[in-house]
Amino acid sequence: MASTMRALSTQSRGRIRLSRRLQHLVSQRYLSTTSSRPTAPFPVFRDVPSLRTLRRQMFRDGKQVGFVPTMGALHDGHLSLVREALRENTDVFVSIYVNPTQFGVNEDLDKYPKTWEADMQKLLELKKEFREASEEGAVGEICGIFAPTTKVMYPIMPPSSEIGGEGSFVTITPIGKWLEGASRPVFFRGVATVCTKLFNIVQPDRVYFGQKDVQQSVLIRRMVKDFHIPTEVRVIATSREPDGLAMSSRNVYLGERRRKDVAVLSRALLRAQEAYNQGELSANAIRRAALEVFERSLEKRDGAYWGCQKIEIDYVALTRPDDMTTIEDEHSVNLSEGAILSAAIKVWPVTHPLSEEEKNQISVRLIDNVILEAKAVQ
Ligand SMILES: Nc1ncnc2c1ncn2[C@@H]1O[C@H](COP(=O)(O)OP(=O)(O)OP(=O)(O)O)[C@@H](O)[C@H]1O
Ligand SMILES: CC(C)(CO)[C@@H](O)C(=O)[O-]
Ligand code: BAL
Repeated sequence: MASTMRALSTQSRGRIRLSRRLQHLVSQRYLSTTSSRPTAPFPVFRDVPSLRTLRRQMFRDGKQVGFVPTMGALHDGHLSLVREALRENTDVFVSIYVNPTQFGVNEDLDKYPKTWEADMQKLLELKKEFREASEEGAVGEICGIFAPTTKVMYPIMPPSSEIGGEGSFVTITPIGKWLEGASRPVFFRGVATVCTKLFNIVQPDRVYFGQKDVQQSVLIRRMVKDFHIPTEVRVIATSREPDGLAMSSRNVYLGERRRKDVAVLSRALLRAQEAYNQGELSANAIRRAALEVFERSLEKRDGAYWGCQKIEIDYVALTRPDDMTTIEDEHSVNLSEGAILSAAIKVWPVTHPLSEEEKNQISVRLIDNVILEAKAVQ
């Protein structure tokens, strides 16, 4: 108490100024009520100045810095991004931060899986894998985990998830309004905003994103170009489960029975890709090839598809690869540019729950896509 009193504010030109010591105490208290300090086999950065100090030294030492932004709950898809970053850089930062502004008010922010210990274990194993490979000339090191608090990421205004919410936001339109953006109206505003902040803090030479979230990667490329952000955007192929389902942190919400039905999503996209590879160029026919897989695999009732639960198709969209504009059904894919076929489904809770887990299920939104590769035109 006495030391707190000694640290109390001093008057300066009629305004109250907190002494440095008190500012420190206040911020420690704020941090300790918002998060505990995680332990990890890597340096963990919870705020900006400590990371900046290291980054400045790296500039002086001529390091090549890669950066993998994530929301944690790491799986092999994330690890493939980190692996690629380790191959191409001397030092790699991974961020683990569940960014509130990209979740709509009724989305799963509070339920989003948090698996810090398991995440650290997976990164540690990857580090060992790399150390063993280093005899063959592999390069990188995981030099730090950036795991900021929300107060660090949003220092001035509390983060808003409201559509018209106030705050400092980055919006990338029109691309951020389509497809995922149509169903999740604040999603891309949140992603662009948090990635701008993260890129400003880490100042990476290269950033790594997954093909699974294809629209996100196209939007980030555009943002980097438009704002002259000095980094290279690398996009890494989608990692899949043995039955084809794209790995995703949210797959854990599915439970056993729903999990069996949802491989239909990748099957449908891969069937359409096969049709394209066999020479089909009509947009309508390519999309139909995917939709027919849903029709064949699942019973159709009430305008939606049902397995042990209702599956609603949000979109099956054929788009141009560079700007994700739609290739309308009456048009064809331009062979010299190729296309992206992407889809989103909403998987409802099972209709007749058989366990506690099934009684507590929430709807799960899954996305996936395939690339229809450009081909040399004679
Ligand atoms: N299966 C995957 N293959 C390759 N990259 C992936 C895969 N899944 C996610 N990523 C990439 O990892 C990065 C971090 O994604 P994120 O932490 O949101 O994981 P996620 O599995 O996509 O989670 P969610 O289920 O919330 O969508 C993003 O660039 C994302 O595209
Ligand atoms: C890029 C990202 C980490 C921003 O929060 C997130 O959208 C994600 O995990 O794909
Ligand atoms: N994988 C992108 C982050 C999200 O869906 O919220």
